[in-house]
Amino acid sequence: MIQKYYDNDVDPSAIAKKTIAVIGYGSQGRGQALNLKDSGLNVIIGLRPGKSWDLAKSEGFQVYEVAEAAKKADVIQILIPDENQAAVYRSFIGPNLTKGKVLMFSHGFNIHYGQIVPPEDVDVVMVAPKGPGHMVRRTYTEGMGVPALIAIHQDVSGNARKVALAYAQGIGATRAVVLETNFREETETDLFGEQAVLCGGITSLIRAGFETLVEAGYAPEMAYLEVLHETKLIVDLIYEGGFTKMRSAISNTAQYGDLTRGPRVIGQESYMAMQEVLEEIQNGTFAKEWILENMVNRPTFTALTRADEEHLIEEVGSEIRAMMPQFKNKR
Ligand SMILES: NC(=O)C1=CN([C@@H]2O[C@H](COP(=O)(O)OP(=O)(O)OC[C@H]3O[C@@H](n4cnc5c(N)ncnc54)[C@H](OP(=O)(O)O)[C@@H]3O)[C@@H](O)[C@H]2O)C=CC1
Ligand SMILES: CC[C@](O)(C(C)=O)C(=O)O
Ligand SMILES: [Mg+2]
Ligand SMILES: [Mg+2]
Repeated sequence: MIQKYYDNDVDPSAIAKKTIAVIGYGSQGRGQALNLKDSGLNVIIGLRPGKSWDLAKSEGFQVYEVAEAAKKADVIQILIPDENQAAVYRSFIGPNLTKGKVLMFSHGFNIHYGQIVPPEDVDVVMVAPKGPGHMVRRTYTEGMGVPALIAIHQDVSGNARKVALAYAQGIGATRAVVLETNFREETETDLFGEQAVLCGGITSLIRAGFETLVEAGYAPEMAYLEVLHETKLIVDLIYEGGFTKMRSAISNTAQYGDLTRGPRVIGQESYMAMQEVLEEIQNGTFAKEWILENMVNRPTFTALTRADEEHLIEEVGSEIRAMMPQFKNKR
């Protein structure tokens, strides 16, 4: 049975008097740092001069160059993009990662694929929220939290789990639930989820549905409302109460179509593609491809991103959202 933790399982003294350096002030960095600060913890930010630096300062943090922040900190949480972590670690963090410190991640990519190899005399842990950074912040301000995973890669002090749990409490995760896993399992499931389902799977499904309707002569606005806008409303029901709750809210006609036609769309071929995607994650092919892609300044990433940004669904989407008052502050 997977180990689960809530507020009552936490010993807050594990980090109460420590200095936590959050390296990066982007999606996770900002969300986690603000929550930790509001939880009364001592947080500093490590960055390079630029936009994030100015934002973190304007939001009340002491901001330092990465090396200086790592030097001052007891706990160093690396929240810059995965593809930048190894170089920043080598130049600025590693040299300041002295005995007894805690190195922390929110994703296991660099440890699992051997891009960062920490010294043996530090604790290495993960606290990985299962949700985007802005939701980490938003749910915390609403009195709840996003669930998170913890994992222990090195426990020299014997306190690594306590530190990870106290940090998870600081970002609000123990208000939801914290589950314990290991670096391999987090890395491989997270990559699989974002590639095959949450990001890659869902955008491909929506794009294919949109293109099918538009190519058949239906208005792009109709196609957008049907396959993109309504996706959120249906997924919200699945999120709240599983397939059963969603199916109780849709018509019987929709339910019959869902049960009989859905498996034709996501059929044997899709299962096989998912298995392939998973194998490429497990055997390091994806990690290697992504590391090399960054070494040549991301030509594939740039071209594919541009193609999707220029897709008709994006143009129609902004027009339709502009028609609806609830999207006014979201653009
Ligand atoms: N995005 C998410 O919601 C989730 C992310 N994660 C994990 O969290 C980690 C952070 O991801 P995410 O929040 O998306 O990252 P972001 O892309 O949002 O990080 C951007 C931040 O990193 C800073 N940064 C980038 N490069 C450098 C550098 N060389 N030196 C100093 N600062 C730098 C940027 O500063 P500047 O303005 O100067 O560029 C900016 O503040 C990753 O390991 C990711 O896998 C885990 C769960 C969810
Ligand atoms: C789903 C994408 C994610 O894994 C996340 C927000 O959890 C990420 O890497 O950003
Ligand atoms: Mg994730
Ligand atoms: Mg991820």
